Amino acid sequence: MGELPVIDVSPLFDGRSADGAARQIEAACVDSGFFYISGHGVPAELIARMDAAARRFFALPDEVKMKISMARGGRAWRGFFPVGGELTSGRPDLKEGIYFGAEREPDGRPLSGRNLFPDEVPELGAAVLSYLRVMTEVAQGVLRGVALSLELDEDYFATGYTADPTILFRIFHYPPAAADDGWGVGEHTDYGLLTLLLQDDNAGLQVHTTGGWVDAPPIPGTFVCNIGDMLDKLTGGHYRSTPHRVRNESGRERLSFPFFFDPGWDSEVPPLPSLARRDGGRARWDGQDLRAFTGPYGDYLLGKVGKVFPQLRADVLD
Ligand SMILES: O=C(O)CCC(=O)C(=O)O
Ligand SMILES: [Fe+2]
Repeated sequence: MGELPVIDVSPLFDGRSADGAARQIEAACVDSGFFYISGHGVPAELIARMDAAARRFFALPDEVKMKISMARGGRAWRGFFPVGGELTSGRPDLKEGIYFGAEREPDGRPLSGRNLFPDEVPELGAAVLSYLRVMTEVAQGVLRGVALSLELDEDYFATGYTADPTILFRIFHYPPAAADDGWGVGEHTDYGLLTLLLQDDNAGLQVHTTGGWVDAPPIPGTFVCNIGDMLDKLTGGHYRSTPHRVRNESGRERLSFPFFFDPGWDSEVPPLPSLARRDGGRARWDGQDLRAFTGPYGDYLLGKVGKVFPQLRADVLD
């Protein structure tokens, strides 16, 4: 009770029968929408390299970090924000961080463009770009499992919603916090399809399952995987996009690395007709009715991001 499952996803990558993994993914997605993945094949060396570079960056003085501030990223929404700069649930979060995304020429749409990498830590940019490539493969593999779990063709996502995915990647640095200090990340659900979260050795993530709040501490060699609002919407609520939050009470600094793998910017994500009758009609935690949103994913994402960065929204979008 209260434990999130660990699912070995290696059959989704090595051609063995993936039925068992798909069934475990289904059970986890119906239950809490959260599980750990092992057998993902991400090199430990790459993780160590990115972790070390990120630590070097966050140890720099604020005025140096602000050289790549999000204000400089403009419409691409890239770069550094200081502690208190993001308001996940309406209040300033107790964390600082860097926003990255797919490295591409700006195409005129919000959130597209080039990353801002710090000159002072040149190895960070190289590690992040490698990590984005590797995690794209991991995410497509997990989505093969999700597709199989829904009795869809295993390439359902790769040839559709994630043929040209929206990719966001963040590195967060949480200073140590006391119990009455407020949240590192306020309660929220993720917006897209899939989040793959790498955590350092420090706990802090909590997930609101039907049994109440449970901890999702780091397990060596795994990622925490959770589904976002678009998978909830696609499945008519059969799969759950579940609220979670972070408070770093470890007494140490905590780093986390969430990778968000989302539908293409222009994709609309209507519910699958095959699941229409399975909707339990459950109300969402925040009262939002996902079915009421019928526009493209990009509009949904901008509505969410604009709320957590009100100033940036005012500068960039309005
Ligand atoms: O830092 C974490 O452990 C989780 C962060 C998170 O939930 C998010 O960025 O959406
Ligand atoms: Fe999240």
